[in-house]
Amino acid sequence: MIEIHNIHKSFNGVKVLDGISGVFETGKTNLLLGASGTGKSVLLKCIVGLVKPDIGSVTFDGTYFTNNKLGIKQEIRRKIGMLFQSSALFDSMTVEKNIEFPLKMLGDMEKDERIDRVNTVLKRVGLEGANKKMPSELSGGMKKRVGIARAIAPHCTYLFCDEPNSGLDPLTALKIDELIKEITEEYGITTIIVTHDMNSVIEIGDKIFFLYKGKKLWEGTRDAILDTDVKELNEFIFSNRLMRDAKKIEDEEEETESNR
Ligand SMILES: Nc1ncnc2c1ncn2[C@@H]1O[C@H](COP(=O)(O)OP(=O)(O)OP(=O)(O)O)[C@@H](O)[C@H]1O
Repeated sequence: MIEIHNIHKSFNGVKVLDGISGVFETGKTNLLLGASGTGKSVLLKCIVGLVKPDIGSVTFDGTYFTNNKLGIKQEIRRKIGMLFQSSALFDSMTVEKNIEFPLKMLGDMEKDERIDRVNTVLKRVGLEGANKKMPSELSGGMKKRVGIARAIAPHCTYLFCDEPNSGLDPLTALKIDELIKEITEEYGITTIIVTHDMNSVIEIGDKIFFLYKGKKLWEGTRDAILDTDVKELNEFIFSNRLMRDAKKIEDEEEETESNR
């Protein structure tokens, strides 16, 4: 479980995060949702320690992270897996070397053990035997799968994904979403995903945190999101045709039920 408390962040006097608090539960896919420029990525960076909040704190499973001793921060960082928007694979390395890389950096596994782990995670993401392929030989969806494999290879406890669906066709995007959700539940990971994709909200949003102009305006489940009375959230979700249709179906079902 990750807890954030009263996070504020400004750049050059411009406020980007304005007092955000929340709890991200273990084994759940937690989404940071909002329009472009609302501060989702900055919040994610504050949580992982890439950006220092001006005010506020982050706690990982009860251990205080922000401003703690370097050793304690490093211990927590070892448990963090990151999946970047671009997949961020090393182009000059094979799939196997890409996934082995964080294991080598951590330095607590022998070569055989590392390759066993590479094979295990490759199998888990549906890319068994792709060890010797180069990133240039992979499709966008396969690159994301390798990115997921690399993130979870060191047995991560926390997984952070910055727009994991960007650049993918809808079906591949759905498969990547499902894979992240399955892995989150199977390994009991606390997962936080930055997104503005309403399909992800419907498919995998166990818990959604809606950001608007640097503030958290709403939090709740994907079932509750269709019934929100927060104006800004309504405008955001119902600008999407799929969501308008989903709401229509829900209303019709409720009406049929009440007429029985
Ligand atoms: N290092 C920085 N220096 C100055 N301003 C920054 C910095 N990082 C982010 N910002 C600003 O903070 C605001 C929020 O950016 P952020 O990337 O968090 O938005 P976002 O909600 O993730 O948007 P998107 O969905 O487009 O990625 C933007 O106005 C951005 O320009």
